[in-house]
Amino acid sequence: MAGDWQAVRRLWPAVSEYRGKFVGALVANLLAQVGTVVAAVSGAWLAGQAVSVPNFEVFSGHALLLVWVIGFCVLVVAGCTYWEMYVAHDLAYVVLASLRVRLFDRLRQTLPSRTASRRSGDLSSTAVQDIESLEWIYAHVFAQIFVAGVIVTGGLTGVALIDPEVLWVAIPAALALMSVPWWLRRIADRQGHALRAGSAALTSEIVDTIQGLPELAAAGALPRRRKALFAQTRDLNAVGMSGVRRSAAEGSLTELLVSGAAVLSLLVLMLGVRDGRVDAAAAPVVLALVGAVLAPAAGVAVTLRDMGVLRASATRIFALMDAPDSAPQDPKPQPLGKFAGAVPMVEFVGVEFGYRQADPVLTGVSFSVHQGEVVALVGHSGAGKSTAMSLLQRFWDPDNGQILLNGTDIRYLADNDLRAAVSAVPQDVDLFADSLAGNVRLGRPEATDAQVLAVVQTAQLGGFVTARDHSLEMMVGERGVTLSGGQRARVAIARALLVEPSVLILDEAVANLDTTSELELAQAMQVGKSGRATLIIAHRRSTIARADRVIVLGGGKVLEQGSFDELMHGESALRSLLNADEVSPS
Ligand SMILES: Nc1ncnc2c1ncn2[C@@H]1O[C@H](COP(=O)(O)OP(=O)(O)OP(=O)(O)O)[C@@H](O)[C@H]1O
Repeated sequence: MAGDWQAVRRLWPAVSEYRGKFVGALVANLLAQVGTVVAAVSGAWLAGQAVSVPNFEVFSGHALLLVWVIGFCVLVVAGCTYWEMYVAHDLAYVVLASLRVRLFDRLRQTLPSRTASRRSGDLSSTAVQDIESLEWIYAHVFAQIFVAGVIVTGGLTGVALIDPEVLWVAIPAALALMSVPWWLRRIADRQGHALRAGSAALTSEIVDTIQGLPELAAAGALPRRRKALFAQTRDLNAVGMSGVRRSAAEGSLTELLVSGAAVLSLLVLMLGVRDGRVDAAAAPVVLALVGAVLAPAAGVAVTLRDMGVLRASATRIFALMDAPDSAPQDPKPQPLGKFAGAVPMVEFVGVEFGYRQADPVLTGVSFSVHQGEVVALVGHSGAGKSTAMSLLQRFWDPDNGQILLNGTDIRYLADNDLRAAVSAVPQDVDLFADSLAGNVRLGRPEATDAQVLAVVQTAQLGGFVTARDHSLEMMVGERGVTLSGGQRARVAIARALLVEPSVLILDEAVANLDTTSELELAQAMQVGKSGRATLIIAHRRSTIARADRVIVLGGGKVLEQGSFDELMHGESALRSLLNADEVSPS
């Protein structure tokens, strides 16, 4: 749990980037607190004089001046309270925004993780709720602890000047108050972790349920899911209630300490007045100063009451920030030279890779693809075809071996150069709740409507887009729900073509198309084919047969490669694959 405090300490540098705002919040908070203390002490002095000086005149001389001071302080407190709220929240929101951007940058560099250890609901919970909850730390905790330190020290000095005996009560009370959250911190941390983890797990389940509603409804599994969600919510409530019990105990302990210290201070003061140690007129001032010490000390206890949850949030955020890069960037990337026919566009050299070290998927894959070639990558389900293509996009690096693009190891290329050169249509197409054109423009936002329309036509979506009630600006709905599976695949193909990639990967992109549409698409994609290398992960005989070359993966290696006709001649792995059910014999 020491790491929890470390995580909170690591939040501090984000504030120092906005020093001006932090100092503004600090000054406003300090002025509001000092104004309160000065008004209270002045009022107490006037009260002391009124009860102890015969014929005391409040509207003349020094007394009148103090009345004006109190009035001024009231205005300062009101103005500074507004100012402090405004600046502190302004600071908190800019810091949260920059933290969110940093987290997003880290996610981009660490995902997709090899083992996909955190669910997307859990990740969005960190990106939204965990970061949001830190608002309290940035807007209140840092400044309040600093100001409380100043006010408590000042108040104790004032008490020491009038009646040092009261310090025997005030100092232990202030220390005890500020340390209340420390006493129960282990319990608070345990509860904070359980609450944040439970809430993230519930978010994941809810996201899963909403995304899978049609499947759950069709399988009649909704009542079971509802019951499970209800049980999970009840468990989370129980964790929340244990936090409330601890928080309530801290609250009543704080009240007990404040009231006890006030009563004891009064007792010490009364004894002081009786013994002639303290002037009766100064007694209310001492009481006001004790109040000035106890109030901010109790404020710290209240502010830190939910630190268990905040520490858990900070720890969850830094766990993501500290995750190692899945494919670290070379600080001095090499330029990707112009593609020349002699050098293979893509070359796998003895590539080995496993999601877990003990369970290798690729055990030495070597092949090359030249400019203008269309290569079909085939193999039984789970042979590692998609994995090989993920490595080519550098989602991860091979454990051994190299992947070369135009003769350069992709590890030494700048991320942007690789993204511009290699474009993929994945197995599961992800469309965003945007227009059709917006989805197509994903990798090249500056593309003109004419360029978008051209690739949409190549992807065989032209007729659909120009039909009545349709246009490039039509919204496709969340995850493209308003489109058919085939249309979604074509949008993804258009998206990939728009960036004019040198290497195009189609991961079962045609699986959702009927044979005629697939043929039309293949013919349309002849345009520009000579300038690029195309890798198609294919299960369908017609797609495989159309490729210039077929590479068969199996047992983590390349089993065989050659033209379709060559491989179909005699006994071959391709032949047995095509005869098996895994490859559609259409
Ligand atoms: N993110 C992952 N984490 C752990 N294991 C994975 C992950 N992705 C794939 N695998 C495993 O790696 C192996 C290869 O998977 P891959 O998706 O590359 O196969 P494939 O040949 O493309 O299969 P298919 O034709 O069914 O799509 C499989 O055993 C799979 O379970």
